Amino acid sequence: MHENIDRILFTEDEIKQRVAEIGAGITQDYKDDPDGVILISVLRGAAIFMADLARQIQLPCEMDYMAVSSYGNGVKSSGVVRILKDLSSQIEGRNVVIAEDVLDSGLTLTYLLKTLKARNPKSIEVATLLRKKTRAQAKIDCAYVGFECPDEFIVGYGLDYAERYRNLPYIGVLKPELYN
Ligand SMILES: O=P(O)(O)OC[C@H]1O[C@H](OP(=O)(O)OP(=O)(O)O)[C@H](O)[C@@H]1O
Ligand SMILES: Nc1nc2[nH]cnc2c(=O)[nH]1
Ligand SMILES: [Mg+2]
Repeated sequence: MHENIDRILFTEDEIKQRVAEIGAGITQDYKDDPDGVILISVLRGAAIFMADLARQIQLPCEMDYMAVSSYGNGVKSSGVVRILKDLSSQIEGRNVVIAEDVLDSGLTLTYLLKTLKARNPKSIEVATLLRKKTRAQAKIDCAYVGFECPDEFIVGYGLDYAERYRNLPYIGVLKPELYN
């Protein structure tokens, strides 16, 4: 375990297993639709989750990326979501599945769903690896949820603190003395 990690919440094996189950669920849900799906990853955090998830989906499957950021280098949302990079594809008439790493305040997904629904996709669903148990979370319907997680700042498997720890293969909590 990395020296700055206080404890592991989800191991590499547990994540792998759960991602396979979500992929199987998506495969099942869209198997009768010849259009397949377009996975949209919310950069940067969700890139690792989407890369693993895509390989567990047995359907015609495209991948595109959108970059938004509200956390900057801190542990709190700034409250303002900014688009840093828009999609390359048109999503009108497509089955969109947004792959997110974590649903926390819900601000990012509220903004994304509103923005992407306005482009008239055939359908739009959310697959989030983690849903945090917070008191103040925007109401977001997630068709696929990997794990419920405690209301702590977590890192690993795509999730950063000041851009570090995204490459950890597990998800854990940083030692509290590292936050400033
Ligand atoms: O539900 P919310 O409170 O909006 O938080 C969730 C978002 O916060 C993180 O992104 P961040 O803004 O840190 O950008 P990053 O993915 O580049 O780290 C995370 O990857 C989610 O996209
Ligand atoms: N790294 C990280 N980013 C987040 N964005 C929203 N919540 C979190 C979190 O707990 N960890
Ligand atoms: Mg971040």
